Parts: sequence; structure tokens; C-alpha cells
Amino acid sequence: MKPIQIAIDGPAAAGKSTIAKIVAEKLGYVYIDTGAMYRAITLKALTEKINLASNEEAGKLLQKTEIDLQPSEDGQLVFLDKKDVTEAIRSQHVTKAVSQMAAHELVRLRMVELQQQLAEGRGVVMDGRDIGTHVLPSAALKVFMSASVEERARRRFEENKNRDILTPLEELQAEIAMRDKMDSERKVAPLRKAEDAIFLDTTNLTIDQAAGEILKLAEERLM
Ligand SMILES: Nc1ncnc2c1ncn2[C@@H]1O[C@H](COP(=O)(O)OP(=O)(O)O)[C@@H](O)[C@H]1O
Ligand SMILES: Nc1ccn([C@@H]2O[C@H](COP(=O)(O)OP(=O)(O)O)[C@@H](O)[C@H]2O)c(=O)n1
Repeated sequence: MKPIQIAIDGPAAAGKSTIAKIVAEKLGYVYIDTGAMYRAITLKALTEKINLASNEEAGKLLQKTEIDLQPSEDGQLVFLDKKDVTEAIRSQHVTKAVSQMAAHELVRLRMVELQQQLAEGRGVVMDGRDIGTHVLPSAALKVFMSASVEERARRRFEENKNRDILTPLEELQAEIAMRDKMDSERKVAPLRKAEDAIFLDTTNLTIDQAAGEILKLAEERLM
């Protein structure tokens, strides 16, 4: 059976990567979390203290940066200049700055190029904000996944607790809403549902139910 490309987009903490990982594993496909790449370059920008508002400085930084994603047992490992930054890119410090870096045209050009190379000629489940609209416009299955902002904040709060990140729920909700706004309003490849994407509201779905919905849609396209 010829493998397909599956694009999953949506706002922060909707469940994209959790579900994408399950779907990829079930189908034997590669899982690619594109948000991790934007987080990695943001971590470097913060470490090198570049001006986060400058497209040119971000572009220059990228020229001397190597970002590599490798499949692992529980998803994906992220390497920044050969160093494993899988955990470091999840800090609140990075989370708060990432939408500003991700808005730069020079950053997006390079990331999209890398993402398309990673997806070429194989079965992939890729999650992000612009996968269905820009990165894999001919993906056989596009899903736009969302949930209420209250539910998304609650999920991230629970997830953070397991990582010893203790940001209050209200602060998380405000951060998520701000990031969604910045991601949706940026000029280059804003967060948007592709016209041919299927909308999936996971507010009242369990993880298994959400993954089941996408697997069903994938199977229809594989027949
Ligand atoms: N349908 C769901 N019901 C309950 N919790 C979920 C659901 N989907 C995801 N989660 C949990 O919500 C958190 C955020 O999910 P994640 O996959 O990281 O979202 P995203 O990739 O969209 O940012 C994770 O802790 C995950 O386990
Ligand atoms: N394809 C993508 C993926 C992420 N991003 C940016 O990267 C940020 C982090 O993405 P993420 O998927 O790791 O975020 P979470 O929803 O997991 O918190 C987003 O808020 C966007 O600013 C993007 O612009 N385009």
C-alpha cells in the first residue's frame, strides 16, 4: 500500500503531537513535530541573546545552526548543533518567545525546506501550524485539531506538573491565548485551517477517541 502524508494543524496544546505520535506508530509512519524546530532555534536565539524582533538576525543565526530531528521510542529527539535539547526546548522561557521567532520569514523559509525534505517519499504524520496550508499542501489527509482554550490550558497544566513546571493555570491560559493570537495574525503562513482540512474538536474526546477518528480517516484514504 502506498504510504500517505498526514498533516495535523491547530492551536497550542490541542493534542496534536500526542495524537500524531499514536497515529504514526499504528501506521508505521514517521512522526515529525515541527514545533520542536521553531523551539530549538528560539532556544539558541535566547542563549546567544540576539534581537528576537529582527528577521535578519534570525536569518544569520540559522545559517550557523544545525537542527536535526530523530525518531525515538517515545516520539522524537531534537538536536541543536548536535546537542540533545529535547527537554530544554519545553521550558516556559522558550515557550514565551517562540511565536516571535516563528513569525520571521527567513526562519520559516528554512524550516519549511527542512520539513519537506524530511517528509519526502515516505509515510509521515507531521504536526504544526502551517502543514496543511504550506508545508505539505498535497497531503492526502489534513486535520485541523482544536479544543476550548480552558481545556487546552488544563491539559498543559497537568502535563507541566509531571515535568515539575508549576506555572499557574490562569497564566498558562493567558500564554496559550497570546501564542494562538500571534500565530494566527502573523503575515507569513499564519495558523489557519486549510480549506480541505477536516475539523476535529477534541474538547470532549479522550486521547484514544481522537486518535481513532484520525486513524479511521487515514484508513479511508488508504483503501
Ligand atoms: N483528547 C485528549 N484528552 C485529554 N488530554 C489530552 C487529549 N489530547 C492530548 N491530551 C494531553 O494534553 C497535553 C497537550 O497535548 P499535546 O499533544 O502536547 O498538544 P499539542 O501538540 O497540540 O500542543 C498532553 O499532556 C496530552 O497528554
Ligand atoms: N509548523 C509550525 C509549528 C510551530 N510553530 C510555532 O512554534 C510554536 C511552538 O509549537 P509547538 O507545536 O511546540 O507548541 P505546543 O502547542 O506544543 O505548545 C508555535 O506556537 C508556533 O509559534 C509554527 O509557527 N509553525
